[in-house]
Order: sequence, then structure tokens, then C-alpha cells
Amino acid sequence: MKALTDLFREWIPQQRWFGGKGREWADVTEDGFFLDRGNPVLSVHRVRIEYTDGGRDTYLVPLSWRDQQAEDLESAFVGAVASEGNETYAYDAMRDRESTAPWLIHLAQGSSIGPMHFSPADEGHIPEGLPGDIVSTEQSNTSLVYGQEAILKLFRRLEPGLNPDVEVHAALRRTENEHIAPLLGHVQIDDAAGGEPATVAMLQTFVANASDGWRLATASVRDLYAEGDLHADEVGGDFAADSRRLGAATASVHADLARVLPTEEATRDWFATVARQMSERLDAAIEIVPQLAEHADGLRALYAAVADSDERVVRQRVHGDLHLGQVLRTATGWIILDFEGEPARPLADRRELDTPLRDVAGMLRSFDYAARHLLVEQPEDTQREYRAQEWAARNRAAFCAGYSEASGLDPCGESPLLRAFEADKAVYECVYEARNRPHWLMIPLQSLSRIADRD
Ligand SMILES: Nc1ncnc2c1ncn2[C@@H]1O[C@H](COP(=O)(O)OP(=O)(O)O)[C@@H](O)[C@H]1O
Ligand SMILES: O=P(O)(O)O[C@H]1O[C@H](CO)[C@@H](O[C@H]2O[C@H](CO)[C@@H](O)[C@H](O)[C@H]2O)[C@H](O)[C@H]1O
Repeated sequence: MKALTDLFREWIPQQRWFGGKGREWADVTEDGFFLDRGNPVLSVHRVRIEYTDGGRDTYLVPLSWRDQQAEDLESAFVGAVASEGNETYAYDAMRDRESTAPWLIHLAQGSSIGPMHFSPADEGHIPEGLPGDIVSTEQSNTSLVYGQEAILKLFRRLEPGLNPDVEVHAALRRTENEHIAPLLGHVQIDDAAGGEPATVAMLQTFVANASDGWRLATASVRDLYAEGDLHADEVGGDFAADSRRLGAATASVHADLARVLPTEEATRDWFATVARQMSERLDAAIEIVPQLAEHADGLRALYAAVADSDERVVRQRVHGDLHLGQVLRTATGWIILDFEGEPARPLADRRELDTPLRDVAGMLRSFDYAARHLLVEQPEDTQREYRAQEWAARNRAAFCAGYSEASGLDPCGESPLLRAFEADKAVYECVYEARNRPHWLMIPLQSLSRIADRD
């Protein structure tokens, strides 16, 4: 019979949320505690992995336990373990509906169980008693939707400190901002990563009957491609009015973030540091995506212009990874989700003050992506390439116009900082695509030809 750590060695590397794929494990230890002793029993494990490359990670794994194998949970089966002379069967508790209620019950009660502390928000209804259904688009985290009322996001990899998603949502809760999904509570665990507490989960109001921006924007692009004779402003699926409202929603969230969280005028040193960081990120990215080398000179010149810039910029908390997949459109307007920042960056970096231009650049990149993703199948189609540029230009301009109307600031002028942020995001995307969707790598690479090699 296997020990629990042996099961984790086999099971964890196959999970979508495991970020250490391809790295060899030198050692693994775990400690667990019971979150619920009902039937099934629910336990939570901090799994500490040491890699042969010297790195280490701690992951959170909730398990549900049954005396007999459950046929309907086959895909959630983790393995069998000996317990007091019998076999017990461990399942991925996030996929075992009967084990999902305790999270909300403990949040509603504000419980502390072992090292885990549940904190309800001051306002809002926690629908305790309902079971949760796993969200199928699971990526680096695992989310459960409770009856279309609330969504619990479990942060799998534990990092010391308060997760920015919780921090930012808690701060925005103090405003009347209508473009976020209200925070209902969060969960922390002691001694998780490097001895410090870490955020384990966040509960938010579920935005029902909404469509995500990526799906809506790409439907609009498909309409344009299907109608050879009509231009972007003439087709039924024109997206520009939505882009404009999205710009206004982004400006409104930025304004409220600046109101309730610290701000600071950017110093000359900050410009120099940002330029250096972008150059370092480029150097590291070239190691992974050698095709980036041909744009290196153009990009370094752009980053040098940032280092010398005398723009006046106020730094504040921002979203950090804004793209069309992070926004939902309801019957009444846009909701912005997921203030975690770029998942690949350390948590401390993601909490630093930045400029709203970082988010504007992220969304401008996303319009480019939406316009160009169909070209991946037909890279030589020059007519479509032209239409893609037209769609991207129209929606980028509409987003910027909506942002300026709402804020009185034009975020999309001739700022080298904005262009550099777009380039930096495209460099990040090259690495992301090389690792996750290599056939999409051409999208950010082609954009870089335009951004880096322009004048
Ligand atoms: N408050 C919410 N209401 C409705 N859907 C949501 C909400 N929060 C997240 N989602 C959906 O859940 C999925 C994952 O959410 P996200 O926070 O982006 O997680 P990840 O960090 O894993 O990408 C997305 O498809 C998103 O549309
Ligand atoms: O949503 P996540 O926080 O997981 O963000 C990561 O994955 C995104 C892909 O889903 C990635 O975004 C890139 O692809 C999008 C289309 O799928 C596009 O709209 C974005 O502009 C592009 O950056 C994101 O960068 C990554 O952090």
C-alpha cells in the first residue's frame, strides 16, 4: 500500500494547476488536517515539493475520503491508502460535490480550523449549505460555483502574503464601484510558504448570465471575416461600442483604486528600474524563444527611451494582467475579474505600485490577439490580415476613447511607456505561448515586428 506522498508524486504532476511540469522532484513532504469529519471526511494537505534544480513549492490539496470506491468519481480518484488495517480511498475534493459545502459553512461562521482561518467580508450573503460545481476552464487555480450565487477560487500554489486578488477586491469593496464582483470572504493558512501565512481561497459574488469579453470579441471578428465586402464599422457584430464601455469601466476601476489604496509620483529612478526590468525580461525570454532575438535591438532602443523619459506618471495599484478573458459583460455593463496579476511573477512584485498604462497596454494587446487569432490557421491570407488590423485599430481606438471620456486622461497618446509596456507584454506572451500554446506563438511575435521595428 502506498503512502500519501507516493500518491502525490504520481497525481500532482498530472494536474492542470501544477506549475512545475517537467521539473524533477527531489523530495516531497506533506502535512494535513481535517476540515470536516462528516461523510465523506474532508482533509486539507500542504504538500511541499523540493525539485532537483534547488527550487521548492508548496501546493494546497484538499482530499475527500471514502470507505468504498465511488464509481461516479472515477476521474477524481487520487489513490488508496491503508488506514487502521483497512483501505480508504482518496478523491480530489474539489471534484467531489459532497465535499464542497464545508468551505462556505466555515466562511459564514468565521471559523479557525487548525492552521486555517476563514474570514467573511463585512457585507454580503454567503450561500452556506449549497454544494459547489467545479469550473471547467480551470487553469492555475481551481474554482467552485455555488448555485450561481458565489464562486470560490482556491489558490493552489501557496505564496507568502495576502493574495492581491483578495487585497484589491477588499479595498474596492469600500467603494461603490459597479465594475467588480463583490468580495464575500477569504481564507488564510499559517506557516504555508517560507513560514509566513498565505491566502488559500477567495469567495466572490458569482456574476450570472454573463459572457466573457474574449468570446464576444472573437465572435465579432468572425463576423467581419465572413463578410468580405463590409468594413469593421459596417458589420452587425461590430464590437466598438462594447470596447468603448470597457475603456470607461477600466478607467473607473483605476480611479477607485487610486482613491482607496496608496499612490506615489513616479521618480526618475522608477523609470530606470522599469526599463532595466523589461530588458532583463527580454534577455530571459530570448533563452526560451530564440526568435525574439531579431527584435532585440528595436526593443532595447524603446526601453532606453523609457529610461530617459520625463513623463509625469502617478503610480498606483492596478490589475496587472488585464485582457479580454478577464472581463465579463452582463446585461448592464462590464465586470473586471482576477486582480492577481501575471501568474508567473512573484507575489511581492505583483503587489507593487504600477501605472494604469500597464493595464491599458494589456487590453490593447488583447484586441490584437482577438483580431489575429484566426490567422493562425491561414498565416498567408493577406486580405484577412488587413481586416484583422482594421478590427484591432477600431477597437483599440474605441477602448482608449472610452477611457479618456471617463477619466479625462488620454491613455493612448504617443507615450514611449505605453509602447514599451505593449512590447513587454508581448515578450511575456511569447514565453506563455511557447510553454502553453506553441501554435499561437506567431501572434505576439508578429505584433513585436510592428511594435519594436516601428521607426
Ligand atoms: N465572479 C465571477 N462570476 C462569474 N464567473 C466568474 C467569476 N470569477 C471568475 N469567473 C469565471 O471563472 C473562470 C476562472 O476565473 P479566474 O478568476 O480568471 O481564474 P484563473 O486565475 O484560474 O484564470 C473564468 O472563466 C471566469 O469567467
Ligand atoms: O487568464 P490568466 O490569468 O491565466 O492569464 C494567462 O493566460 C492568458 C490566456 O488565456 C494570457 O492571455 C493571452 O491570451 C489571451 C487570449 O487567450 C489574450 O486575450 C491576451 O491578450 C494574451 O495576453 C495571459 O497573458 C496569461 O497571463
